[in-house]
Amino acid sequence: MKKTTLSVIPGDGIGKEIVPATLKILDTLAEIDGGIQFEYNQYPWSCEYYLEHGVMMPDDGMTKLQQSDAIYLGAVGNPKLVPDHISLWGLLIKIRRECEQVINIRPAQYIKGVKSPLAEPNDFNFLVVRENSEGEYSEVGGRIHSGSDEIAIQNAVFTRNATERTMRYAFELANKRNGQLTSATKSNGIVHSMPFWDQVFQELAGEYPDIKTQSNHIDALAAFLVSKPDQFDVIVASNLFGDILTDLGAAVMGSIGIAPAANINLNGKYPSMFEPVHGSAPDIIGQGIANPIGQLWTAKMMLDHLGLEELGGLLFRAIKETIAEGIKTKDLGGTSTMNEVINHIHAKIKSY
Ligand SMILES: NC(=O)C1=CN([C@@H]2O[C@H](COP(=O)(O)OP(=O)(O)OC[C@H]3O[C@@H](n4cnc5c(N)ncnc54)[C@H](O)[C@@H]3O)[C@@H](O)[C@H]2O)C=CC1
Ligand SMILES: CC(=O)C(=O)O
Ligand SMILES: [K+]
Ligand SMILES: [Mn+2]
Repeated sequence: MKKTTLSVIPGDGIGKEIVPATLKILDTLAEIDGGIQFEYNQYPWSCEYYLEHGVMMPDDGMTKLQQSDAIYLGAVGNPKLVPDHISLWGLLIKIRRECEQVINIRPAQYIKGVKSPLAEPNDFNFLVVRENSEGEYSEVGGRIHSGSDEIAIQNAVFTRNATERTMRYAFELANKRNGQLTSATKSNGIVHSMPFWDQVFQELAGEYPDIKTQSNHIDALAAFLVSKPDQFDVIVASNLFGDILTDLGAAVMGSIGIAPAANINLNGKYPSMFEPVHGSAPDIIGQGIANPIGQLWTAKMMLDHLGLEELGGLLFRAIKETIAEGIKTKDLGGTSTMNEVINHIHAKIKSY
């Protein structure tokens, strides 16, 4: 029996409701496999933890995470208790950086039974490769003075290494998919980093002559993802642009509650982290109506990443069948509770 250790961090808000409730599905999948067993190390790191301890995670927390095979996270943030930049930089972004999860993969695709707000969504299926270690998410800068003299400076950081690494990953993915790659830029307004971004993209495009490439300014690209999402295959974007485009991708699918994300460590030194795109959804806490699909789809990505593609496939099949049968939460226009959706998916997997 192969033991796979998962660090489980429910985090805040609906993360606390969804994450623990989904573990039984992983257990059942492991039983079906017969050769593996998941061991969960659950950590209560959250904004409430911060209020009690003054930190989002303890000193030895990162070492514990780094010893696991993967990290399964819900969402971080409760702005009523802790300012968002403190809670996210103390946990979510800290883990992305210190576990060197340098790429963030976020798929968006048409799912039968999920009503897209688009009149004609067609059968879109695109995947955003988001730079996950630098860019606009940067600590370089500061604030000085006060009153009308007050100044805030925030520097974006674009290194050759990370830019090239992200783009190369995207080119390789495009190679395995439909051979089409779009770069999200804004070199008409941002005069240093984005022309650099475009230049690296051009250079790499020369190495991949079979990939059809295009650069779109982020404003136009945002509009295109609404007007013709089916025209896109792989999209490569900086940290912030990728963040924004993937909430948009989620909205175009039909709900932010279903979109998954995978924070990938490429050098094998540390585990990757799997979390839904959405946040802690403070407005629906405690109602039992949080959509668990984003969390379960990211679990599918985690299984694939761990080499358990067959189990990932079963889980995705159960997710899709459940939605198609109309077992959906309120955000998807349904009347089912979070637990009803999870239980239905669980029962389906047991029946396979
Ligand atoms: N990766 C992470 O951990 C992220 C954390 N956050 C944090 O989450 C908190 C709330 O941020 P918001 O900007 O409100 O974004 P959010 O994604 O939490 O919520 C946006 C809207 O989508 C809805 N929603 C989100 N997930 C849902 C689900 N699974 N089922 C049904 N409805 C869902 C919410 O009810 C809300 O109306 C903040 O503290 C923010 O910093 C935000 C985004 C990502
Ligand atoms: C914080 C956030 O929304 C993200 O990095 O996805
Ligand atoms: K999240
Ligand atoms: Mn986001």
